[in-house]
Parts: sequence; structure tokens; C-alpha cells
Amino acid sequence: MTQKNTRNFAIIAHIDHGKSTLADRIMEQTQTVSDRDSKAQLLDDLQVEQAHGVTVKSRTVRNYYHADDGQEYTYNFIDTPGHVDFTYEVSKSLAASDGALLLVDATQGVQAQTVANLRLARDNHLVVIPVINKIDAAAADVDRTAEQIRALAPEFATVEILKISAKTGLNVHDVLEAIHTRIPAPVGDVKQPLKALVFDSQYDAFKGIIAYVRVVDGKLTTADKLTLMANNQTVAANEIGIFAPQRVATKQLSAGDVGYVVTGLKDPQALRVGDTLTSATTPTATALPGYQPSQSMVFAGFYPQGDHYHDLQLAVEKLALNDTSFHYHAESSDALGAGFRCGFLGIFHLQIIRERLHDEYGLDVLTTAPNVTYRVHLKNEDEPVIVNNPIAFPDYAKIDFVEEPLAEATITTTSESLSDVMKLATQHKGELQDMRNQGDLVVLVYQLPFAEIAYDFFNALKSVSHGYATLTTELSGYDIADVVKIEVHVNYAKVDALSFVVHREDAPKVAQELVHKLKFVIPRKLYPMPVQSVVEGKALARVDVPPLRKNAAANGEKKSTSKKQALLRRQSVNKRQAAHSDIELPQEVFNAVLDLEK
Ligand SMILES: Nc1nc2c(ncn2[C@@H]2O[C@H](COP(=O)(O)OP(=O)(O)OP(=O)(O)O)[C@@H](O)[C@H]2O)c(=O)[nH]1
Repeated sequence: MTQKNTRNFAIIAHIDHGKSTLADRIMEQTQTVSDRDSKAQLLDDLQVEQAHGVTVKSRTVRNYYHADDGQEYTYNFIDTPGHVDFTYEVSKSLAASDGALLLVDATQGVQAQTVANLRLARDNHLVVIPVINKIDAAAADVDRTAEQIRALAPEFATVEILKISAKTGLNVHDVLEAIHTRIPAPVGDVKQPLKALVFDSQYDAFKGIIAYVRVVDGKLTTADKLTLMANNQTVAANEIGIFAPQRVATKQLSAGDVGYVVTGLKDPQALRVGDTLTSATTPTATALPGYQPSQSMVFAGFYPQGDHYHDLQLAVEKLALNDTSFHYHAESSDALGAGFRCGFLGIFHLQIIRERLHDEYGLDVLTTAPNVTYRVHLKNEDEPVIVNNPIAFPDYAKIDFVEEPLAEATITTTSESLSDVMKLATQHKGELQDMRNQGDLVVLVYQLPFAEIAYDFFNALKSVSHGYATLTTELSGYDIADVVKIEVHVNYAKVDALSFVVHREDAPKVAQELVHKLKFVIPRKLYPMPVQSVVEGKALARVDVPPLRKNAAANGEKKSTSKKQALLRRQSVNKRQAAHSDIELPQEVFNAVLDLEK
């Protein structure tokens, strides 16, 4: 079979519009998987994906399709995630594709991620096939959805929009035909030196790093010695193969093919996604453009529970290899010891990484309260200090002013929940920029501090809108903000890992709420321990964590004054000792900071 019969495409859509269901149907109708296998969810195989019912990793699968024109085609498709926190995964997949199926749910119409993903596809010069899905559903409004799609891009005004049910399989055949008639065959020259884009990777305990590649030019065989162009590192091709959907070894991958290479590299940091793989003996002159590194929006500290620092280090290295939008570097805290400062695309991403550490590596990590990046301008300094860890937030006396990141949030909701959604956005310091109708739905554009949406905004939005509202966010710049650091002192000793940054106007309320929550989660000691929220050197709130046993010096005890004084003296000795002793910090303590209504 020649490359003219190969098609590489991605399936993109807003979350839950049916990508994985369509991927399953395509595999079924091309007999890539047996009927028995297709009963199980084939692609979303990570435990976190099954637990949340969403895709977080892109999946690549090769299918063979006997088309109506009598020819056999190779279809390499990449199923991509739909959640806004995983857009980076989508952009990597698109760079390895020539076309995209853009799926729109007929019951919901065009949504925020539909627009965002279409933009990514067009940036990558892909041929986009619009597909309306769920036409079998009672609430489907196919005509309205078609109208919305036509309005999205000029080229959609004339192309045929396919109308399918991925669930029942209705018209999926039309999709299979459109793929080879509308999406171009890969261009690339088998005779040129090898040039392959590493678009994803995975760490296998036995085989080491497995690179997922799209071969752009040339051929790749196991006989080749290869070079990774970013740092000129030579690697082997111990095994090469395709995804069917499990890895199946082949003898050769040539220009236009999508497959994998078992590199034999054992150091998880040795390979960078976006790198170009070439031949060590006849290398190509220029590397492929690769990807823009992703920008972390939310940061949190990960600390091992117990004596597992090195296990955690290995696990984060391997996860970062598999998820290039997850970043980390070593940090330490007085209270928690050695750990890692980790960067995420959003709070859902953080949650998924935590769960993957648990599911795939058996590690439970202590997670400190998440925060955004601040630009702190110091007095008499020209350049701002970039702070993504509240522990490192400079002393308030040295600060001239602080800038915080702003988000442009696009919320699509129903008119019934409009007023509740607007109230929520205002509570989170949102300023309305634009409001328009999209069919029966209302689209609201807000500008608000990124920190306000970084925590619980998405869940709150889902709850006030009864699950209907959707959200996409984009960093829209930095602006001056009056923020302060809240420090927590337990028994007069600062617990650095509990520090966080809030707007000054919210500080008194947050400080009160925090100490009242901490009172119940800080493990008790034999003596009472004051817990204070301290802002700019002043304690704004205080409570006492009660002692484990009865306080012998408390009033109401029938004791002589001298006995009480003796006890008080002993307790004050305890107290001084305690100020130096370790305070245990279980995850609930950090959750108390996390759950605050900031
Ligand atoms: N009625 C109907 N339901 C469908 C159809 N296609 C998918 N669904 C349902 O829609 C839900 C979401 O489908 P998925 O295929 O998981 O959606 P997805 O786009 O892959 O979701 P993410 O990967 O998380 O973005 C599931 O409950 C499917 O059963 C369809 O054609 N008709």
C-alpha cells in the first residue's frame, strides 16, 4: 500500500460531544477490534479516565478501511481530550495530523471548546470535516446546530456537514468515506533522510521510554541508529510499531506513518516531546518546528507522605514525560521537608495528576494549596520577582506593587440560570466584557483574576447552572492587584507550607474562616495550641486547638491558687518546647486552606 492511501486525522470536540464513542465505532466498523473488545471502553483506559468519564490523554490508533472505491486505506486517528485543561494535549495531536473531524453534539450545539479546537486545527492548516453527532437524541436540534457550524468558518458555508449518531452507528459510514475523499494523503518523501516528530511519549517499566512519532520524511527501521535533534543524543530503535490499538511491532515506518519507537532510554528526562528524530548516519539538516512549551497556570507543592521522596521523584519524572503540560522542580519547606513545586494547566489537571500518582504509582502526596504566579515589584528594583510559591512571597515592607494574572472566561449558559451565573461571576470579581445570544443559550465573556477561577469556580458554575454551563478560559495578561500573604502560625511557630496569597479586601474574612477550620483538623497535642492567621505581621484571627487531655489549669477546677500556678508554669514550659516541636500536617490541614471561599 502506498502513502497515497494513508490518512492521519484527529477527532476534536467540546467535552462529552462523543469523540471516544465515535472512535469506538470507527474501530468497530473497520474491524480494528473484535465485537467482544468493543464492549469495553477501549480508549479511555486510564483509571482516572474511567473514574471521571473524560479523556485526559490523546490516543492513537491505526485502522484499515475497505472503501467504497474498492481501495484499502490506512486510517491513523488520534482521539483527543475535550476538557479545557487538556487543550495542550489536543494541540500536540493536531501537529501530527493532516485533517480533523470536528464533532458537535446536536443537543448542545457549538460550545466554547468547539470554537477553541477549531482554531487550533486551522492554525495547523488541517482540513476540518464538520460532523453533527447525537442526531438520535430526543433533544437534538440538527438544523440549529448546522446553522451554528456554518457561522463558524467561511469554508463551512459550502461543505457538506455530516449528521451521525456515534452511539447507534447511524451514518458513521459517511464519516469513513469523507475521511479519504476530503482529507489529503500525507505529503513527505520516503527517499529523504529520516525526519520524525515526537508528538507524545510514555514510560514503560521494562522497555524504557517509548516515543510516539509521526514520520514526516524518510524511513525508520530497527536497524537504524537514531538521533534526537534537541540535544544530539543517539538512541536505538529497539522496536518499532503501530497502535492497533495496542502496540504491535512492525518492520518499518515510512513517511506519513504514525507509530512508536522503543528507544531504550531509561532516564525519563532524556526525551522531550516536540523533538525531531532523525538518522544518526544520514541526518536531516533541519529539525521540525516542534511545540510551544505549555504555560502552567496553577502551582502547588507535592510532598511525599512518609519516606518516599525518591519514589515521588521518579513518579513525577515519568508523569512529566507522559504529560508534557505538567511541570515540576524540587523545593523544600521547613514544615514538610523536601518535595516538588508542580505547575498545572488548571485545577482539574492538578486533581488528575494526583490521582494518577495514586493509581499508577501507588503514591499519596500531600498537596499544598494551589496558587497562581504573581509578579512582585520590589522597591528600588526594575525587574519584578516572579513568585509561584507563597513561601517565597517577599516581605511586605519591601514590596512596591504586585501584579496578578487575569483570565478571560467565556461562559455559555441557559437563560434560566443566567442570573445565578452572573451573580457567581461577580462574587469572583468578574467584570462583564460581552454578552450575546447563541440560539437559546447566552454567551458571557468576563475578565477576572485567574486566582478566582483557579480553585473551585468550575464546580460552582456547574452547580448554579444545574450542569448546563460550560467554561473556557484564557490568560489575558497581568494587572496590578492589592494582594497580601496570609501566614499561619501554629503555637507561635510559622508553618510555611500553609501560606497563601489573597486580595487584601478578602483577608479578614478568609483569616477568620481559616483558623476555625484548622481548629478541627490540626492534630491535637497534650497542651492547647493557638492557631493564628497573620497578615503583614499582625494576627487577624486566632483560635486555640484544644488539648488532648483536660486542661488542668482551666477555671472551674477545685484547686488551690498555688497548685494552679504550678500547673501553669509547667504548661508554659510545654508550650515553649512545643513551639519548636514538629506539628503534624495531614492532608486535611491543606484541604482546609483549599476549601476556603476565597
Ligand atoms: N444519544 C447519543 N449519545 C451519545 C452519542 N455519542 C456519544 N453519546 C454519549 O455522550 C456521552 C459522552 O461521550 P464520549 O464519547 O465519552 O465523549 P467525549 O467527547 O469522548 O468526552 P471527553 O473525551 O471527555 O471530552 C456518553 O454518555 C455517550 O454515550 C450519540 O450519538 N447519541
